[in-house]
Amino acid sequence: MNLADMLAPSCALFLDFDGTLVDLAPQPEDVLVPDGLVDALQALHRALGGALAMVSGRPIAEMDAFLHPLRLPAAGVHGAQRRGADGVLHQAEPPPLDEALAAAHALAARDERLRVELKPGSIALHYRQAPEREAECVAVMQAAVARSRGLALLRGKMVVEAKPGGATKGRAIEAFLHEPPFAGRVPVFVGDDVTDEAGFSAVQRLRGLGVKVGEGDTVASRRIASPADFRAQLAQAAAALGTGAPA
Ligand SMILES: O=P(O)(O)OC[C@H]1O[C@H](O[C@H]2O[C@H](CO)[C@@H](O)[C@H](O)[C@H]2O)[C@H](O)[C@@H](O)[C@@H]1O
Repeated sequence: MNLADMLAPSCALFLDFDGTLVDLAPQPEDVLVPDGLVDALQALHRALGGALAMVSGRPIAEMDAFLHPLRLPAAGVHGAQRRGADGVLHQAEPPPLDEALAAAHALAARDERLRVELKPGSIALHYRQAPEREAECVAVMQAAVARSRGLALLRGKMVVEAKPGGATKGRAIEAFLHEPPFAGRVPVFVGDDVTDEAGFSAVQRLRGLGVKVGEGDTVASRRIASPADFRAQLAQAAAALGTGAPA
């Protein structure tokens, strides 16, 4: 079954960014947005009556920059920030990040291949260029989170993050579903990482579909092989929903 078969005009579509819409890259700023992707997203956004939102670990401002000139409803930093269809930004007061920031910087100071990413309300420590340091990175961030109030540890693809404990992609999707134009629609969430599992669980609890891109264990009930396959299906779905014709 491909995306066009999973989507009806009455669905709400929630999309992860890295590893789902775009291929993973060596550094966060290196990802490429292929030609045609923004147009396909814009067409789908229109065909779904505006019920299409990005749900990412990235800050919303970064997604806006990658998808310019498109500004979709979006949840960023794993749900710590959220911009509804009305354009209003919701961002909870971030917990203290000083312990996690100091711990990540102390480790990165000893190995220039490690990368500290400071986001609104969270600290990510990337080890994609030094994969043998994974255990050390996780242990250091875990200890910093344990010393901090209100933070939780989140592991992703070659990254470990200290983020607000109450923020999850699942909760962000549920918040969208309480607002127009998402309310009352069947939710479909497409993601690729363990950080997306809370989103898959949330949509499937609400009788929607979780769609996992790529390999790996998942609670999602559907799977698409790769970001390239997903982008191709996205363009087909946009065309099919736009015309009302089967794909
Ligand atoms: O929730 P997502 O949209 O999938 O965002 C997850 C994280 O994406 C970025 O890091 C990941 O992608 C980078 C570029 O491909 C890659 O270099 C890195 O190893 C990956 O972990 C982003 O930098 C993070 O802030 C996001 O949380």
